Amino acid sequence: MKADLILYNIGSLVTSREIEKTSDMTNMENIEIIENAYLAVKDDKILQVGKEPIPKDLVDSNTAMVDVHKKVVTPGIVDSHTHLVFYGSRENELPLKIKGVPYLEILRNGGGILSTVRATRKATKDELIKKAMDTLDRMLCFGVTTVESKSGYGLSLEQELKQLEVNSELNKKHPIDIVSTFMGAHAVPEEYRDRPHDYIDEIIKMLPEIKKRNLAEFCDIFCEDEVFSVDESRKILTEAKKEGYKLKIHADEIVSLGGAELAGEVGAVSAEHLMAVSDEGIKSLKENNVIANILPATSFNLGKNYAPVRKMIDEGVNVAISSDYNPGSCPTENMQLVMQICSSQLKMTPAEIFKGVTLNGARALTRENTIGSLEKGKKADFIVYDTDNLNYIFYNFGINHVKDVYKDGKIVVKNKERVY
Ligand SMILES: O=C(O)CC1=NCN=C1
Ligand SMILES: [Zn+2]
Repeated sequence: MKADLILYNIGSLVTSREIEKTSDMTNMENIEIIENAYLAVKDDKILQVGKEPIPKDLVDSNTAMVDVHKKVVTPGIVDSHTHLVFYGSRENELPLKIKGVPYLEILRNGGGILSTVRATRKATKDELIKKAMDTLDRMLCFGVTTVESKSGYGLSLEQELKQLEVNSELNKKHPIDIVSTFMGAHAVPEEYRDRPHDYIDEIIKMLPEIKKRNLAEFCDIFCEDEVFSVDESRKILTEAKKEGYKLKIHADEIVSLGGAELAGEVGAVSAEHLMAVSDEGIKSLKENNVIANILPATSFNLGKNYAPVRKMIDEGVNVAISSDYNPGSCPTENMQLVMQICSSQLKMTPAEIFKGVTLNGARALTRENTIGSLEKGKKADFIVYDTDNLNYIFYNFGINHVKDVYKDGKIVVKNKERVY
C-alpha cells in the first residue's frame, strides 16, 4: 500500500512499542527504539515503521517525503491527568504557599479548589471554551496530542454538566483529543459545608444524568484527609462503576489514607499522585494492574516529596506520567519540564520516561489500542524533536525541545509554531 507521507533519516525513532524485556532493562525500559528509521503514514494512521532503507512498495509520486535530518521522533504525548477546564487563577495564594500554609488549610478556609469553583460557576461556557482552547494550544506546542480533562469545579449537576459539555466542545474544535472525566467528588461545595453526606448523595444522583448524555468516560475522586474518606470514596466509585464509568482515584497525595489499596479493590484503571502510597498500596496496584499515574510537577511546585517511583517500577507496577495541570497545585502545561523533572528528581531513564508519557499514559485512559505507540493502525500522532539524541532532551532542561507535531497524520505545529 502506498504511503501519503514518509518521514525518513530519523536518528532515533522511539516507537514505544513494548518489546521483550531483557535482563539489563527495568520493567519500564522495554520499549522499541529504532536507529536510522523511517515512519510511513496512510490517511490518519501509522502505515509502517522500520529501519531504513525505505521499502519501495510504500512510495509513489504522491508520497510526501520529509527528511528529518537525524532528529528524534516519538509518539505524541498523552497527558492523562489534567484539570483543564476552569476559570480564574490562584496566584493570590502564592504568599501563603511561600509561608508554608498547607494546601488543605487553604481549602479548609474556603480558598483553593473552592475559590476556583466560585470563578468557574460565574463563567459562561464560551469563556471556559476560549480559555481552554488557549491552554490546549500551549499543550500542543509541548508535544501533547491527547489530554484527559476532569470536571470538579462546578460541584452541582448544572455546573458539572457545563464543564463536561465544554470538554465535548473542545474535543470537536481542537486537534488534541480530549478524554472526559467526571470529578464531582473534587471537594464539598460551600452550600453543603454543614451536611457533607448530603453532597455525596447529590454526586451519586449526578452519575446517571451525566452518563445518559455520554459526557464522561471516567469518574475520579479526591480521596484525601478532610476531603473524601476511603469509605466515602468506595461508596461513590462503586456507584459509578454500576453506572458504567471507568474509575480513577486521586490517592495518597498528602496523607497515606489507603487510596491505592482502594484503587485495587474497586478495579480502578489508574491511581493518581501516590506521593504517600504505602507498601501495601503498591502491592494492591501491582496485583490489580492499576496504572500508577505520577504527577511530579505537583511535587516540584509544592516543594513536596515525590512518589516512590523506583519502588513501584521494581515491584512491576506500570507507571504513567502526567502534568496535573490545574490552577492550584500545578499550573503548568509544560510536559517537557515534567519529563525533565522525572529525569533529574526521580532518576528515571529516557526510555522509562517516554514509556510513562506515551504507552502507559494511553493505558491510563484505556486507549492503548489506538494511541501511545507508533505501530501499524494506530493514530499518526507523533513529534519531531529539535535534537538528534534522546539524552539531550533531558539534559538541557527548562526548555521545549519539540520542533514539529503531527496529529492524525497532519502537521499541526511546525518549527514550534502552531499551524493548524
Ligand atoms: O487544587 C486544585 O485546583 C486541583 C487539585 N485537586 C486535588 N489536588 C489538586
Ligand atoms: Zn489532580
